[in-house]
Amino acid sequence: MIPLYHDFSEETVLVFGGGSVGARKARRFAREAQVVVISPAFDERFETDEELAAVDRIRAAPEPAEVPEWVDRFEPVLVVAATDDPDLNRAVDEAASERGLLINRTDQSGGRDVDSVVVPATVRDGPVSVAISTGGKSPALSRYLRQQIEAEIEDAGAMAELTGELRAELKESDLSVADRRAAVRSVVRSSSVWKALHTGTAKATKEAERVMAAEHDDTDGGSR
Ligand SMILES: C[C@@]1(CC(=O)O)c2cc3[nH]c(cc4nc(cc5[nH]c(cc(n2)[C@H]1CCC(=O)O)[C@@](C)(CC(=O)O)[C@@H]5CCC(=O)O)C(CC(=O)O)=C4CCC(=O)O)c(CCC(=O)O)c3CC(=O)O
Ligand SMILES: NC(=O)C1=CN([C@@H]2O[C@H](COP(=O)(O)OP(=O)(O)OC[C@H]3O[C@@H](n4cnc5c(N)ncnc54)[C@H](O)[C@@H]3O)[C@@H](O)[C@H]2O)C=CC1
Repeated sequence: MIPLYHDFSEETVLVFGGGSVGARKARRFAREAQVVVISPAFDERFETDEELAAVDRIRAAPEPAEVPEWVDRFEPVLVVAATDDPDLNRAVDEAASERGLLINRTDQSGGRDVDSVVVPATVRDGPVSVAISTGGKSPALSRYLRQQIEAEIEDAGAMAELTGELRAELKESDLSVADRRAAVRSVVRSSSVWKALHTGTAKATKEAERVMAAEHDDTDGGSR
């Protein structure tokens, strides 16, 4: 399985099953997509979790044969099969495959068809995200590693914002591609910039400028 990042904004994600797993997947996609959950009963999280407030809930218990018409009604790009009924989950999988839609089977592991996707454990800090999968072998390990990595990428979001701005400025400058690359690399590797980010962006920008100038002096007329 190959990890890819997918933009779901303004798309619809259709979830079958409103239990604890359906709630978790709905919450994940609701950050970006329009999410619709079809289920005869809903986990209490749909009432209490703010991130689930915008999710549409439809109280229904479709039979497997009725799944295609529900899918056609909402025109989703991704369908999640999260019920506790294997026959229903299989029907959801089939309906999605027939239509060339992405399918997330929550009751199965491992690589399958190209349309079949797994939801990774994700760590986020601003525009930075780290996704972890064990190829379906051990979701509990994905969760554990996510908790470990959360502490590791502290301030990475601010570093991405800072170096994103610097890249844009450097592109406007008359520096060579090699010099621009060396400048940005020197900033992301600088422990003093990371330290300054922890206390505030203005200080970090100044420190980044100092580090880049020092790097440029080092390489000016040099071998790179
Ligand atoms: C294949 C996959 C398909 C998919 O759902 O996309 C899948 C499948 C299954 N999960 C099962 C069980 C558990 N899942 C979790 C937790 C998470 N599961 C997630 C993803 C995935 N789960 C995909 C693979 C990801 C990978 O490659 O690693 C995470 C990472 C993302 C998310 O769901 O948001 C989220 C952690 C999020 C976080 O904390 O950050 C826990 C842990 C817990 O609850 O504490 C348990 C119990 C412990 C255990 O079994 O490990 C079962 C057996 C059900 C049963 O026994 O009935 C199946 C079905 C099967 O294995 O056949
Ligand atoms: N991928 C993952 O991370 C995990 C997957 N699982 C698997 O996910 C499935 C669901 O687990 P839970 O959410 O814990 O179960 P649950 O019992 O809490 O939820 C199942 C939901 O499906 C609904 N449902 C039943 N028939 C339906 C139908 N015909 N149409 C629509 N909805 C229907 C039920 O009302 C209930 O809300 C199980 O098959 C389990 O094996 C379990 C744990 C983690």
